[in-house]
Amino acid sequence: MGVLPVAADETGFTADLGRRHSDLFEAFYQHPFLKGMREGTLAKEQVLHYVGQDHQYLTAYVRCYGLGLALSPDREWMRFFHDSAAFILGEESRAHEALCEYAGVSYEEAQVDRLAPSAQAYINHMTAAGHDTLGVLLAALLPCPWTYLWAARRFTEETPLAADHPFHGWWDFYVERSMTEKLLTLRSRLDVLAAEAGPAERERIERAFVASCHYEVRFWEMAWSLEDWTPPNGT
Ligand SMILES: Cc1ncc(C[n+]2csc(CCO)c2C)c(N)n1
Repeated sequence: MGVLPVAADETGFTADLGRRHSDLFEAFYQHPFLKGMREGTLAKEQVLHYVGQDHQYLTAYVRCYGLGLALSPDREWMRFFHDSAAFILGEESRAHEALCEYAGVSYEEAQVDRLAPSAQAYINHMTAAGHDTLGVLLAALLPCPWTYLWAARRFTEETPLAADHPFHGWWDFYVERSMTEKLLTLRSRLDVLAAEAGPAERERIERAFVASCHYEVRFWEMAWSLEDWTPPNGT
């Protein structure tokens, strides 16, 4: 993958989506929080804010695979949601370990019980998609792996990671080959569903995808700015 999230020869619905909304992928990549992950310059409280919120996000993300199970038309789809949920439940928090180490806290200590506004909004959006069609749900779930895997590959190809990079473990997690295969599976499943959908559903599919891309950028902003529920006037 180069700077665009889609290779020049890729065709299909999700390839078109990636091309049409590559500006959002770029906004994701250029966000100061991710820049801080690249340069290893984040404040520990920003990293901790991210980990606490992201743990909650992952819980909700797995729950949305449960909604996918409920929407599944057959066992083959059920197996996909079941296996993906098991993987995320078991593995994804590995990526957080490097961050906790950097901040000098245990994973347990990094937990929070209150969602920040942008994390809550992203979760609500995915959950609502899980009460629409399978295609709309997959479209809401897709930017999550796509943005991270694309950004991790782009960064590690541009700049080989120094052995002592503080976020080595985090970047490594997202460049693993098996992660790319999972992303391609998700995309090809959505390609098939979108090809079968009528124009109204296809429109909702694209909107769900775009909203999740925006929420991915806002998630960085939430962590970067230590967003919480304090009213803007500080009262
Ligand atoms: C806000 C947010 N967005 C994306 C990811 C990354 N991620 C979470 S689940 C998953 C799917 C496959 O494991 C991936 C790539 C994250 N951690 N937090």
